[in-house]
Amino acid sequence: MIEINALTIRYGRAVAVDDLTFTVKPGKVTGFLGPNGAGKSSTMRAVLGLETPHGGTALIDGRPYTAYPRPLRQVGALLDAGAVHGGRSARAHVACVARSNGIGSRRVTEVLELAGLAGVGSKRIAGFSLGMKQRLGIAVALLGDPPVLMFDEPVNGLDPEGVRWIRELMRAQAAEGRTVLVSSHLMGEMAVTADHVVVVGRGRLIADTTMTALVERFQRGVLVRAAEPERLARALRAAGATVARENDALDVAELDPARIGEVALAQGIALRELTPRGASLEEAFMELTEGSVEFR
Ligand SMILES: Nc1ncnc2c1ncn2[C@@H]1O[C@H](COP(=O)(O)OP(=O)(O)OP(=O)(O)O)[C@@H](O)[C@H]1O
Repeated sequence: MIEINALTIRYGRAVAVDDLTFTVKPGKVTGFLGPNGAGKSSTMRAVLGLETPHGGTALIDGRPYTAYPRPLRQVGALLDAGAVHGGRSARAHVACVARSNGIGSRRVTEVLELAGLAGVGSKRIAGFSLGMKQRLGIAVALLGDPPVLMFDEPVNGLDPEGVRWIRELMRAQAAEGRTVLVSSHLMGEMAVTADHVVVVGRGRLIADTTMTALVERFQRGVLVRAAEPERLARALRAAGATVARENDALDVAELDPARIGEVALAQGIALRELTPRGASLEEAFMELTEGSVEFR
């Protein structure tokens, strides 16, 4: 479990994280969403003891990162995939991190395989694509078999196959009972990956909710096309719906698609279309974080 409590981080006079409080629970993937500069990386760095907060705490299973003698066994993180020594081979890089955490070479082979890098273990990192560096960063994160995992924008630079691979890996890790926190500024990607979302803007908490609830919150009514729109509109209103005419279609609110279908059936009116309308997830995200985008 990761517990962020009243966390505040400043750079000079700029406030990057502002009295932020949320908990990341085990057994699910939690998406950490926010526009550029919202404070996601700063928060994750604080969890890893790389930032000294000006206020509040960031704890892993009740203790700060620095209190763990073998931190890699407690939390695995991918922050900046580019920050690796290019002259080394992939295997040498992972082995070096393993040694400093008392982890044996068998596990090095295992994580290289897990990350799909077994075939390029002896190749120099300098020749790696961004996607391969992401995989390497993930291999290191998994090294200590930690109960807590954190990934900062892990899909950046990945091709669709790589994106799917990371998504499945995160879901599998969560299904094993681990705590998984993954940051992104792409709502669409989170919708298919995360069970829970924490949304931040300008360092402040905007939403802390299940993905399902977030999607429902932005549900917009149902588009209905029918053989006799006027008669159907009357029947739907009588059943409690709010109905607006939209050219040859109806925009129906406050009645779910199943009920609309039943009303139409009871009236003997053929339905031609019944489409639940959501704001697109990206629209929902823009709406949520409006006013908290840094560079507008
Ligand atoms: N080392 C630093 N020195 C000065 N300001 C910084 C530093 N690191 C971050 N900031 C500022 O703090 C704020 C939060 O940055 P942070 O990188 O945590 O946001 P983020 O949500 O991760 O953004 P992104 O999606 O762009 O990575 C931004 O305004 C950023 O410019």
